[in-house]
Amino acid sequence: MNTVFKPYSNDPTAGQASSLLTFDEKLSRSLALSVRATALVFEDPVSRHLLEQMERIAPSDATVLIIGETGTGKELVARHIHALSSRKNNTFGALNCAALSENLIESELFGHEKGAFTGALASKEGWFETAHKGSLFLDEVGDLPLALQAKLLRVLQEREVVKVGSRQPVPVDVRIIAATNVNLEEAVAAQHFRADLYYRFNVAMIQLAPLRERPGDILPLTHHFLKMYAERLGYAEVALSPAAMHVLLNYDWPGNIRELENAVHRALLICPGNVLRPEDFKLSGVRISEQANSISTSSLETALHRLFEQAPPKLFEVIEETVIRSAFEYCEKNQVQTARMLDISRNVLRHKLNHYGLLPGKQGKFTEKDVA
Ligand SMILES: Nc1ncnc2c1ncn2[C@@H]1O[C@H](COP(=O)(O)OP(=O)(O)OP(=O)(O)O)[C@@H](O)[C@H]1O
Repeated sequence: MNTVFKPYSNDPTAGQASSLLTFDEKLSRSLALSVRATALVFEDPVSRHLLEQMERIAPSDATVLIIGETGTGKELVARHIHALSSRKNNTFGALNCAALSENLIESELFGHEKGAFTGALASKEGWFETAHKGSLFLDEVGDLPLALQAKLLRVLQEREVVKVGSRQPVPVDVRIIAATNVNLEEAVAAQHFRADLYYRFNVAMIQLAPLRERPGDILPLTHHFLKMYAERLGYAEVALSPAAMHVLLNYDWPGNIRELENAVHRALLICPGNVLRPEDFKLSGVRISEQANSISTSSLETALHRLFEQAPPKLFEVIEETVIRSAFEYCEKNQVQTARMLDISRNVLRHKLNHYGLLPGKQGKFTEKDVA
């Protein structure tokens, strides 16, 4: 990420499906929302819970701390909180603290007066002033130098900034949404991060689970990115083969949603036909032979995949649903036993149960097509 101030880009794209969160078209246009803010996938129960948490936190002005591995959607969540808040018509600024040079960081954040230092040819607003009445997303706050942490703490307490080269404080009204992928408590213990600033940030905390811990999002996200990139590339509809689904569901996704997005984009670029196969996805540490092995043993699901790979998707679905429903009922809805019986992982089973509306408490059923 760079240090450029990033207001919403002018790329409105409205997701239509029911399980995508969307903003109405008028609002999207007036905010010039980017695709990242207009279509979010929250299918897995873990993500649905997160969504509820965001909706509760968003309307207040409370400072938010978002914690999550790289690529889990921290910036997207920050944008969503802003879009749900009363500040939504004002600026959302995003700044990566790790990418700022220590010399420039103070003037970038707080602004500077003309002549404050060599090269300061004109006075300039800092990020805080630009985001006045809006929200400021500070990514990688764990990387802020200690001296800057003290200055930032003062701004949060006093609600005013002093430009470099000036003595005149300027009042600012900015909601801070901070994010980190390092453990800030450990950073505090190691004296790399000020405890008082940590407590200031940590008024409302949102923890984003890695993608491997919310497997119910994997296929809906895949379809979401498939649709998005196919449209951008001007392709007709592209489908996912059952074997590719199997590989995607069984991969660990160390780079989380960003890795999945890039994998789908790349697969679309190299795929020769209109069905993505396992070999179109280049997943780190997974060789195609391993992918093939993973679907070549005696599992019932594998047999179905092989038999019906060429069959119309509807026929495959009907048979698969029947098998899964019967096994689930036979095992008295015990997921561990059902997964064992079908020789599939629990993640895959949970996804299938969700897909066919068989998870306890799930109303009706949805299909991946609903989210694509
Ligand atoms: N729930 C979601 N629905 C749809 N797209 C998502 C979702 N979450 C993340 N993405 C997409 O995944 C990509 C990575 O998200 P984002 O940049 O917000 O992650 P991050 O945690 O801020 O990453 P980093 O730690 O590297 O800065 C983006 O393109 C974003 O639009």
